[in-house]
Amino acid sequence: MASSVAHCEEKNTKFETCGSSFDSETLDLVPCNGVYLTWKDLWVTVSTRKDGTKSILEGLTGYACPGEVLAIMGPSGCGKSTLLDALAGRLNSRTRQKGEILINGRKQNLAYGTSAYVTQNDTLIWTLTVREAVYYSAQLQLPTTISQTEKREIAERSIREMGLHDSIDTTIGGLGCKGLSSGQKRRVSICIELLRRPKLLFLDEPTSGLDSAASYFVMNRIVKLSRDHGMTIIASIHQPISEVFELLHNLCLLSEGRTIYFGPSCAANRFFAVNGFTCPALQNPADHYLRMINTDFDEDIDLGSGRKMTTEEVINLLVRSYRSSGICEETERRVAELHKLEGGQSEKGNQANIATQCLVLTERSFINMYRDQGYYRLRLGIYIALCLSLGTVFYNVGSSYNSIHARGSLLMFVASLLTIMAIGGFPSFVEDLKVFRCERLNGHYDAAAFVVGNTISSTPFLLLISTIPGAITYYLVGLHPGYIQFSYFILVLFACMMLVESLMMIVASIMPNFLMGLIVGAGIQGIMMLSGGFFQLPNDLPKLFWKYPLYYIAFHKYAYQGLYKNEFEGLRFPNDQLEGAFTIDGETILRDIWQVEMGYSKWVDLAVLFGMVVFYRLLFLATVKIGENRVKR
Ligand SMILES: Nc1ncnc2c1ncn2[C@@H]1O[C@H](COP(=O)(O)OP(=O)(O)OP(=O)(O)O)[C@@H](O)[C@H]1O
Repeated sequence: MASSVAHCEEKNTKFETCGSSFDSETLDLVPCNGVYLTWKDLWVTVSTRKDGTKSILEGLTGYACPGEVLAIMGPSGCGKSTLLDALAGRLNSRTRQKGEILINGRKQNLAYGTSAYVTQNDTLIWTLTVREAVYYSAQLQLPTTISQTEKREIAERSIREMGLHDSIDTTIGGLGCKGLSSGQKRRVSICIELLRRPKLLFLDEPTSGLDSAASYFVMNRIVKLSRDHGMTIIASIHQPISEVFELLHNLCLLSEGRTIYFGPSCAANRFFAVNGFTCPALQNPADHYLRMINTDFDEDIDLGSGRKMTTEEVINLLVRSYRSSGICEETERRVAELHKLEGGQSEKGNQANIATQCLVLTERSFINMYRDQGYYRLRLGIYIALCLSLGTVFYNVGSSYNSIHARGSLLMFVASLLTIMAIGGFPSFVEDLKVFRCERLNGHYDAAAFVVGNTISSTPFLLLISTIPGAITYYLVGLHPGYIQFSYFILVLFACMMLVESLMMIVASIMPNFLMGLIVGAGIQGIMMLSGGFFQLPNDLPKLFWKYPLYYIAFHKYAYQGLYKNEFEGLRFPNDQLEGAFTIDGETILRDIWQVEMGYSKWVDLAVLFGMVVFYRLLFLATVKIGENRVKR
């Protein structure tokens, strides 16, 4: 504690000295590419059905400087995460923001890559080991000019610095598979964001889940990095131990969205003491402040000598006292000074080029898809079982007149009901998209690289799922003999699976709640299936909506018609059910029974299906980009 006091006194003197010489000296000392973040009279409100409009943040003013760590503290629900989100430009659409947030004295969007945000919930690819997760991230974030060996070394050094060397080859874990502890996951998330040394770093509860020693080492490392690299760090912290508290430069103490204190962390003790709330000896100052301003429990504050105050009274007193204090004046003076900075536009740092991003993301996504049983492996097993069932139900269908209907039903089942099962991979898509969103917001790579990586990495799995189960059904049933017919059948099945996956990716990007996504995805496909021309023949479909435009938009039409042409063209079926038996040729069946459009070949249907795959993937990219623009400041 003695050292703590000495440290505090030293910092206090520094604060006062800095304060007076701020205008002339500090600006000269500014690392030319550092980020000064200021906010003035910042209000955030949210509209709720129950309470109408509610203020979450009430007129906050403050600043964060390069080389320093600003800690946002306060009881649970006081608005720490909301302040971080507002400063990072990530408030959700239900909230409204008022006030001025400036970067280097300018109102500007943070270029992707200049800032990073470690959110409260760790979003990591759970199938990777710590080494893989950090190394892939290093490959994506660090420029191509750095060699692979150096990137590997940087990744491993960062892992050691975060105290994760013992778990370096442990799988991160999640989705029911045990792996790292929550504190270790926290450190992996921080480690990944520190790789590129962002100029501005937001950390939401960086020490949650960590024991006291780990909290100290992690925060110490963060403080050292901010000093060495001129990084501006803003961290919300719940309950720092005293050693961690001593590391912090500035403190923003909030209660119910109001500022209780903003200034050097070591001067907070004096502020509380002056107001009659002296921190008892041997007590962690952070614990003391939080106990004074926690309104969640109905307990009065004991001021000694039998005097008591309600927490609400303490908060009101501290808020008033801060507003009229010299520290508040100093904060406002600094904010005003920093407003005059007129620094440059934030610039995007160097990172891997788009080709490297595509390659790395393809490899990472391939490994994830291979290891995540729910993605494709389970589906392959189920498809084999289903195709065996189909093969036995329609076994050796033959070429009787009755086989016409059996073949038609089987092809419809393959093109629609078999492919709809791709929605089983939806939870994995949602997890992938969560990681993508988080990494993308932190500027790790381009959205197009993610779409390319995801498409290429899924292709071999989908080809395997189409070929093996498809072959089982094809040969057990005895469909149209010939390699071209068989290959066409597999290609249509593959295209349909790609389409369903793309559709589900679009749904996942709009609707991240996976239960709602599953229902919506299945619903859309059910409707498209109905209009495909099997359940109701094309000429019998109601013209409005079902025929125009849905029949032409739904991929089922092209899949059914392509498969029917592939199956029936060139075959003849004896009609042994009518007197004076005759044979009926495939073309007649297509035209008269299935009402297939015969003006173009089956290859056109296949080309349309692959064209749709490209269109759906581009649509997915567009929805992702639109979603991104909504959160930019
Ligand atoms: N979109 C929203 N709609 C309704 N209320 C909201 C919304 N966002 C935040 N709030 C409310 O605003 C208050 C502050 O929330 P915030 O998450 O910023 O608190 P916090 O200090 O970070 O809490 P914790 O330490 O528990 O994470 C809470 O009461 C929360 O319920």
